[in-house]
Amino acid sequence: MPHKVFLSRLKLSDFRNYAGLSLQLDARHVVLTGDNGAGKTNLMEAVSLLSPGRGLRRAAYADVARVGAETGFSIFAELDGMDGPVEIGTGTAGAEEGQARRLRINGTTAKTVDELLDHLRVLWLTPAMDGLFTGGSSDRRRFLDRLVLSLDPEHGRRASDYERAMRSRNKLLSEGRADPAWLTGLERQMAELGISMALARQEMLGLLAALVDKNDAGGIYPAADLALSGFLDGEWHRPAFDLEEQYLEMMRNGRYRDAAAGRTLDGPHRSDLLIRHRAKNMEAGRCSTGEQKALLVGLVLAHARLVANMTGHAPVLLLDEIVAHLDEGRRAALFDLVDDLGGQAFMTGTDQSMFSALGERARYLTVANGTVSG
Ligand SMILES: Nc1ncnc2c1ncn2[C@@H]1O[C@H](COP(=O)(O)OP(=O)(O)OP(=O)(O)O)[C@@H](O)[C@H]1O
Repeated sequence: MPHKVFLSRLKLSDFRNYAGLSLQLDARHVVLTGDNGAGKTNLMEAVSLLSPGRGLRRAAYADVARVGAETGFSIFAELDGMDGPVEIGTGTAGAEEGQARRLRINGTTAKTVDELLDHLRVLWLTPAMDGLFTGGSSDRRRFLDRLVLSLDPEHGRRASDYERAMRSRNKLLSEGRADPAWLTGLERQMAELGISMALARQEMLGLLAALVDKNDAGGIYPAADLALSGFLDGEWHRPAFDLEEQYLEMMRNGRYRDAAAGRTLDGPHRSDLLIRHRAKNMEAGRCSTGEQKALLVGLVLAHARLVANMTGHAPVLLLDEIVAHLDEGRRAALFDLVDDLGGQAFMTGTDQSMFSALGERARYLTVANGTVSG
């Protein structure tokens, strides 16, 4: 079983509806119950901000600073991390918009967010992620990129370099007087980066799909067929050189059309992820709400398992309001699968009785109006 990474203490200051909180946790799972608006999701959001990105609500830092606070917010956690005991923290100096995020690891300033990944990986599942099935392709690409990023931090650099090259190409085309050599140079960069982004997505998706199938073996969470569509559809077997030539030709042929559209219409930034419920042979978007929740839980648990297998450390899981949507059998199965992962999980709900099958494996905390007791 992988070494257990867990938060032993969480300290918040002027974060959302918490003026100040110092919470002693322990090695076990943490169940947070309380009324609507009490601050359960806020607490999970704080934990999610201890990883790269904008956390589980993708909020601006100015919004997470407590209303009325004079200064910025801070989040600190003591943890038994992937590399041993450590204190990590984040926050902003001021509460106004445009504040840069600060990162501290053992009292010193961290240079990049990726350093957080040496200590802790956090994965979450929130009601907003229903958009994976019902929303647009950007929700699915975000899911896919978070999957790749959680195991390959280089993916973020590739994606931002690709974006930069694409924006320059769009600008040149819109100005209508592009130097062809310059344009070809940018397209070559896009081809190289775009193909490696697409290959990384394809590889991680394959690994995830194998684990989704394993979840299904217990008959608890449905098997799903996962496939990338759009960009380089069905061309994966071709040698890299051929793919690059094909990409360059696609860009050349698309110049006129892209200039008229004002943007690049082909590429990995337009890929989509197809998710099908295998037993029903049905697109996930057409499944019932309960079936979609079960599919989503299956995907996230498989992602957590993949992180545990590849890093040797289970991620900290944040499961927000998930339990209420599952029937009793699936709830119990979820608790067992989460426990088997060997990591720490935070779970929320309005009613503690929903968690009875967890028994002694969890610590139960009550959240009310920005305070936590229990
Ligand atoms: N920046 C902020 N400053 C102060 N309070 C805030 C801030 N942002 C959100 N809140 C408050 O936090 C509360 C919401 O907390 P949270 O989303 O954690 O609730 P919850 O316990 O998860 O509830 P639910 O069960 O409804 O999802 C609301 O009362 C909201 O007004």
